[in-house]
Amino acid sequence: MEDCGLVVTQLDVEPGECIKVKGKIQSDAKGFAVNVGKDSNTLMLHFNPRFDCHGDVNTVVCNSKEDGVWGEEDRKAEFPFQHGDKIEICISFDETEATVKLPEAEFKFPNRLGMEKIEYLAVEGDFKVKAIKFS
Ligand SMILES: CCCO[C@@H]1O[C@H](CO)[C@@H](O[C@@H]2O[C@H](CO)[C@H](O)[C@H](OCc3cn(Cc4ccccc4)nn3)[C@H]2O)[C@H](O)[C@H]1NC(C)=O
Repeated sequence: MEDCGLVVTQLDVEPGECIKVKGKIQSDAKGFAVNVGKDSNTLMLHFNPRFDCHGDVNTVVCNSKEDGVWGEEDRKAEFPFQHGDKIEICISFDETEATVKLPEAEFKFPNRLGMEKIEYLAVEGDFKVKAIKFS
């Protein structure tokens, strides 16, 4: 059973506020994911950089999940990650979209579920969380 990584619940992150996740991508990372939403079955955003997994190589896959069912995947053109990188991922949202800000890239993903707050954060896979900040 995949040991799940960091999970934070009972959050109350509102539009315009930022979730900053600081950590290190493992040197042999196959992939990692940052999930935000209401709970594990209801995700505004599953942000999933894949180095080499599920048949994808160096591809950022984004998706939503509603009542435990994945939505339509959105594969991004940029892949601003390297093995061993120490990065800070900043996630914010408004009524129309979620934004993922990185040092050299920014990704947008539609707020398909019209979520008005983020209560749940989970980080999975080959990413070692150092710190989390809310601002
Ligand atoms: C071509 C027909 C099959 O399509 C494939 O269907 C797979 C199963 O749905 C898709 O993979 C799933 O994509 C989802 C997003 O749309 C999620 O990424 C599913 O993974 C969930 C998950 C997280 N974790 C924890 C984790 C996360 C990161 C690294 C290590 C463990 N374990 N499973 C992942 O299994 C996969 O993205 C999809 N590929 C394509 C090209 O569409």
